[in-house]
Amino acid sequence: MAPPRDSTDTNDADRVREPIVSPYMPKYPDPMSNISNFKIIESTLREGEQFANAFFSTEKKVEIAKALDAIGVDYLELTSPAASEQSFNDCKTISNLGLKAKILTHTRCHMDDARLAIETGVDGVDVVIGTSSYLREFSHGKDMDYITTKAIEVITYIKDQGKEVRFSTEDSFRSDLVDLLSIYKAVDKIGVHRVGIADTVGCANPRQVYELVRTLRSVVNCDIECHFHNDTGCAIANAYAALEAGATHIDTSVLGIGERNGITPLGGLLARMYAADKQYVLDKYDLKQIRDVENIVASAVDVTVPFNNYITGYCAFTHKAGIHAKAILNNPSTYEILKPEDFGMSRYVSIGHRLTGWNAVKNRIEQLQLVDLTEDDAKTITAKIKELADIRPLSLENVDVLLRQYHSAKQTSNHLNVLQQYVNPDQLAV
Ligand SMILES: CC(=O)SCCNC(=O)CCNC(=O)[C@H](O)C(C)(C)COP(=O)(O)OP(=O)(O)OC[C@H]1O[C@@H](n2cnc3c(N)ncnc32)[C@H](O)[C@@H]1OP(=O)(O)O
Ligand SMILES: O=C(O)CCC(=O)C(=O)O
Ligand SMILES: [Zn+2]
Repeated sequence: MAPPRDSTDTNDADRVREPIVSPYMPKYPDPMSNISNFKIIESTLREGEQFANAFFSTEKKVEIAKALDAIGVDYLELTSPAASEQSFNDCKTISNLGLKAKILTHTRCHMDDARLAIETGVDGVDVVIGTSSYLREFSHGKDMDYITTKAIEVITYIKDQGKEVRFSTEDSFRSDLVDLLSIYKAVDKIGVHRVGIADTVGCANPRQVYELVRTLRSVVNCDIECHFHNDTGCAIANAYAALEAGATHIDTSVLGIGERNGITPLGGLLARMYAADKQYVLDKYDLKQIRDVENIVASAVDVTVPFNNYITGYCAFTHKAGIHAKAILNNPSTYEILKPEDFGMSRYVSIGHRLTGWNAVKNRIEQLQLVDLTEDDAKTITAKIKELADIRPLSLENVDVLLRQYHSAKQTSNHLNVLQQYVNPDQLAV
């Protein structure tokens, strides 16, 4: 989406160097935490296909898979091959692309599904089954003994085929803790590669996530994957809490698309992790590709990128109020935790409105190289901008007309009269 029209790009205005040591790292390092050592399981092509508007052709899936691979995500998770013939073939096609990311498919805890998954040639299988009383009663109707026996059978089979296998409990946060720990212990004992915790209904909060993952971390040796729905707005915070507690893998989708209002968004998670350990994120992921993949997915599912989206929302790097603008122009770190250039984005300072200040206007004067205008001139013009912007906001072009008119009138000492002529922003048309 285009940046706001009344803005000035100030990316070259960074005047103060960043401190070498990041102030955003946790103060006391926790050896169990994986904030600086996590993997992303990108599920746009599985969870994302469960988004209301999603229909991905094979070509679109390939395009999305390649774009995600270019970012450097560790895994791509694909829709179950049991879903349809095309889903089966798409698993095969994407497995054969030779991507750097490992390819997973996602299946029920069922031998028929496991056999189909192996036939597709994927690198691994994410197996899931509901363990809450809701799902045991109203979804599959199986008790914990049956689930445990079936899980062991399915995991053993997939492992015997030389594939990576993960076992996850659906609706983990509404499952009985003893049931959960017992089944995770049982599958860990037979060498499952990862266990998964899923907040299927988006009911968990970061503190609950931290406690469950920490407890699980002390019970199993294998990796721990976490999957968070966003129904109550905690999907990114929960992912972060999970990593702090010792989870190793986080599920994401582009723009967070998925069942209902979706899951942890890839861009939002990367923003959060960049704020926690910038170097790890910069070394591992190509953040400048985020915008491209979001645009591909947004157009494929017929939505626009939200105005306030992490990183790529059209105002994500726009600064407006005069107090902010002055400080940002002196040092962008004053009001930015993310550096726009690290994400291939630009910073804007918006000046054509009544919240503007003379420092921001002076900066525009410098950009336009109106060299003989003084600070007093900047203050006088700022007062005029505020007066006009009380009628309606001005575009950057409107402001520039005012600045240039004032500047040329100053050569003949007529500048104050020029300002008085303007009583309405419409007179500043280009
Ligand atoms: C929380 C999540 O997002 S989990 C992932 C969700 N993903 C999907 O559902 C993939 C797309 N799904 C589909 O294409 C279909 O639902 C299929 C092919 C998987 C199954 O289709 P159908 O056989 O027609 O069954 P239907 O969808 O009506 O019901 C689900 C069946 O799976 C069983 N089931 C549900 N969850 C599980 C599970 N985790 N493990 C084993 N069996 C399960 C149910 O008992 C039910 O079986 P039934 O034939 O005895 O009724
Ligand atoms: O397989 C998993 O861990 C998660 C499945 C899922 O999409 C969910 O429970 O919301
Ligand atoms: Zn889900």
